[in-house]
Amino acid sequence: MLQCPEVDRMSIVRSLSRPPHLRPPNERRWESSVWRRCTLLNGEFTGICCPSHPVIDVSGEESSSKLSLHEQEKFLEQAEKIALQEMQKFLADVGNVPEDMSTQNTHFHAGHHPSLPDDVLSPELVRQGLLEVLTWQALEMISNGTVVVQRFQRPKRCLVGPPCEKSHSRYRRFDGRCNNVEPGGSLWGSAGYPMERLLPPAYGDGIWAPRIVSYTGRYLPSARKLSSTLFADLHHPHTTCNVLLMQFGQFLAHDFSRNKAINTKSKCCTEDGSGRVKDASPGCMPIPVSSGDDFYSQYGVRCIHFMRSAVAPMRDCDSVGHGRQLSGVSHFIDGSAIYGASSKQAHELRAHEGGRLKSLFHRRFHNELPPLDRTKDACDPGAEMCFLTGDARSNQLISLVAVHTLFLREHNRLARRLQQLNPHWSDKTLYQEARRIVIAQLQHIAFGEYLPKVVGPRYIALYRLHLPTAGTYSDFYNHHTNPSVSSEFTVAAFRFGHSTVPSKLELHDGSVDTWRTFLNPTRFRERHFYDDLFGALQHQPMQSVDEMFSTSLTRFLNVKPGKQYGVDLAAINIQRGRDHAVRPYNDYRRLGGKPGAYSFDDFGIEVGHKLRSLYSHPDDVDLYVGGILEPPVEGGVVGETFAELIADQFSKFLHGDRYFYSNGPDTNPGHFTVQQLKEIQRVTMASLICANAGDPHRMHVLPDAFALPHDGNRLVDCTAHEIPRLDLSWWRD
Ligand code: HEM
Ligand SMILES: [Ca+2]
Repeated sequence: MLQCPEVDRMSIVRSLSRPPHLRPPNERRWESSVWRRCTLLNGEFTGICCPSHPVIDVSGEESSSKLSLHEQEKFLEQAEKIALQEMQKFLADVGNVPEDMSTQNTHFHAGHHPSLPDDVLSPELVRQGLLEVLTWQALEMISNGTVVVQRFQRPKRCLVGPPCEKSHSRYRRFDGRCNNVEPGGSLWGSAGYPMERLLPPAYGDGIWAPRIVSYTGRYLPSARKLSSTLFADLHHPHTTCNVLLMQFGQFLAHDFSRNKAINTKSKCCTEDGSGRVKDASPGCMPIPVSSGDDFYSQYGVRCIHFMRSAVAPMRDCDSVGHGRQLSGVSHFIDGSAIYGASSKQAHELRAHEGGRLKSLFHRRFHNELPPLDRTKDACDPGAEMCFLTGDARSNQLISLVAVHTLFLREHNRLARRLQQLNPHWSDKTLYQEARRIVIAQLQHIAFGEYLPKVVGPRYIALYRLHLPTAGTYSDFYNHHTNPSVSSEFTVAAFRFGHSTVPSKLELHDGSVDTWRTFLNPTRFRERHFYDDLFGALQHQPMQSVDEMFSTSLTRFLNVKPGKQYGVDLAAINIQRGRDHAVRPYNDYRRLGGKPGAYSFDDFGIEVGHKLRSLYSHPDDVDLYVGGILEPPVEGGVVGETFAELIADQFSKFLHGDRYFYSNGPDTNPGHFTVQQLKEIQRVTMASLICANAGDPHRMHVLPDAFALPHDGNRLVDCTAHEIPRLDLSWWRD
């Protein structure tokens, strides 16, 4: 059902929210007529056949406005005035009110205000998005719901995506625009483009108010209360996957998604954390902490900072009438974390010599590192060095810096080698060709090695996520597929990784509390640190996906100088889900064709007991909570609901990317020759690690680099025959 474009998914989910014996016969008849079961893959799976015509809700809730166009326009004018006043409050607390905040000036235009170097989204875009949701909210209020926002078109404001001049460019754009060149599709998946929704949001007011109330009318439990009651820090190592799998996951997450906060300067809680700031930014949605909290109470903390995600302006004539959060990076898996998500950012990262990226290169040590980031506050005040990459989050964790360094080294290694082969190539050609190969390798590893371990073989088969056999082109591209990430995927499903983070990193010379490595990659200047770290990451098991979370994340994330506590990431994930008004867990179970939990005991007796003490109804359970509690699917690390959401999203990455590395000349203007493709298809994570080791003679790898050592996966020398090497001679002109 997730992949049928024309289905009103919500009506089916609503119908399935009652047990079959409670559904009236007409509803059951309707259900079986639109929801015909189909058998897939030799009868192994049952799914639904996508109806060939749009399916409309049976409940007939649609109402159309009886007001004349003139009356609607008047309401809109009034609503805009109110929204502008409200907007001043948002902006006043950043001290950043634009001079001409008139309605004429509110259409989307980029780049007029200086933005942070890491930031590809202009503040203007964020303001415009906010102004629109505030206008809708005001419209709803003053018209008492008579002007139906969803149906209210304002053509003069509605801009389609820009036409694509160089639709057949050999290289993808940094921001992801013009991947799809069909009219209306040119912005799909680009930085600043809104996230999609698998199901309509459950906003309190239908527009942008967060989801905070239960089905029963009571308030939902606080996100911190849920985290502290349900998520303990117990050691539960995974039996087959290592910490490198966790780490690659975070790297990938940063490639396809970045929720942008409405504003990054305002504080939502007082300095000592004892309460909310009075007259805080209207974007604040701080997490309340109870006085009896098992950790924060000792510090008198009653409030955890939380800023809502920015919403996108309606730019594509797709008047949905509710807030849609935007992503600050390109949604495609396209190396944006390496190269940046705008041409300006990419320009700043380039050496402009030999096609290379800027780097710190100690020839004597063979220890090439990303360039230093000297921005104030880029790292922990105690850190002596901090790195600049294509993504502002790269210093978060020491092992994340390692993966960034790996891809930087690979780019520069390829550029140097290509220059030897083709001395006549310009800096630009060397850069773009090396970038094209790096992105291809990244996609090959993400789909070939990483994804199957996460979702398991069943979901790979069900969503047909197999890569083509060596030496053959794929034909994945479908210009109707929108590759953009969904809110459900970025705020819930792919955050499964937070449960896999270990409490301590077992480094070669001893273990360290994971949180002590946050925002402090200073040790990379030690000669062998990079090599040793890769060795360590492959040997340490990651943690299983379950209700165990390291306190590095649930207590000590972002510890400020002089404080003994940080914030709680698990609570932030739940709160982020409510900020996006992602629907509750049970709705996504039903969307996946599985029964929802009718009783808390369906989650297991022990957890069910805890859940009952927190939520008033099983239909209230947050998607993140329910998804994390599911047992893993066979051969994968996540439960079936997250597996479904992740497989669906990766299938959109696959089918919605014209430049997907294995696509042939029919669709892909940046395609490889068959021989070149064959080379890329031999690449593995292990081969990449070996090719970029500081000292390849000392370095050992596991051929299956994301798995723990076992009989079939023994440590080998980087020079061993199991470790393929990319033969670049196929790139000689
Ligand atoms: C120690 C390791 C990690 C730390 C400290 C960390 C920290 C964070 C933080 C602070 C956020 C922003 C939360 C918010 O304000 O909503 C975030 C978002 C996220 N994280 Fe992690 N994370 C880690 C590992 C991972 C891993 C292993 C994965 C996946 C396998 C992952 C996936 C994500 C995703 C998908 C998001 C949402 C990105 C966005 O759209 O903004 N993280 N993480
Ligand atoms: Ca990207």
